[in-house]
Amino acid sequence: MRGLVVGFGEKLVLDGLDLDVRRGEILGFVGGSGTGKSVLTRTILGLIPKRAGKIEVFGSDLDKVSRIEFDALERRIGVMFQGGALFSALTVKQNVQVPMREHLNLSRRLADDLAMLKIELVGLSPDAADKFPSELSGGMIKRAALARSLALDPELLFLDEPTSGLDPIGAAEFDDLITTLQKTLGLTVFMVTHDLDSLYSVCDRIAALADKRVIETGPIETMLASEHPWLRAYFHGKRARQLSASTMRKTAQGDRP
Ligand SMILES: Nc1ncnc2c1ncn2[C@@H]1O[C@H](COP(=O)(O)OP(=O)(O)OP(=O)(O)O)[C@@H](O)[C@H]1O
Repeated sequence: MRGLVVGFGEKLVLDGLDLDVRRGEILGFVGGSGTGKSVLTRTILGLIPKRAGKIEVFGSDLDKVSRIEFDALERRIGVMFQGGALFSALTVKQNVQVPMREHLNLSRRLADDLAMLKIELVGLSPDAADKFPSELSGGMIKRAALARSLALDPELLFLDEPTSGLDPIGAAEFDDLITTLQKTLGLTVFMVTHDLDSLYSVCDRIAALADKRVIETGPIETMLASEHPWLRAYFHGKRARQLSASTMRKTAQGDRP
């Protein structure tokens, strides 16, 4: 993204935003509430129009692709929206099959087999397949939403606050799942998160949004060393102190945080 400008009415949410997401990395995207993290994700996905700037996905300028080319790019991208956004009237299996129905012309049997593979991939038991979202725990909903985002074997995965609402153990398990999937499937992951644990344990790099643009990018050490007031408050505030101290110890001992 280069020089991205997005706004609603008189109000600009993003103004001159530059950001690179590198192939094969997990990029954590942080910023205060209401700063425009979801707006950026939705703009990249073509759901919100931009006023200026350029977005390239897989080397294609989104302003220059035809509708058919855009659809082909879209098939290479998986999205897990905040809260899962599962269809409540559909079972887990049917939810996972929604993108398949939209983009592929599969026999029912093949669609069933593929959906079951995705369901197992995210650590859900096969009997979750015929359950409705209302019958699932928060952690299971997240996994079902992740299974749906993987339905078309994407190369690039957008995760919007994947661990929000999970208890610390559930969140750590979900972090491990994302890391494992990223490695085994060779995914590039763009992850909006407020979760400091995820930033420390999962992300290769972090990008921080403030003042309508990306103010800092780099590994966790860059964030910890930044003098920007929001980053100082975020990474050195009360909640961050314990984590930060333990990471410093691990880094000093040569372990990856
Ligand atoms: N469709 C819309 N119409 C008008 N304003 C919008 C629209 N969508 C988002 N906004 C505004 O854009 C700003 C950024 O919203 P966004 O949801 O991207 O924040 P966020 O960084 O994802 O916040 P959070 O961390 O709380 O989820 C907010 O002020 C929001 O009110």
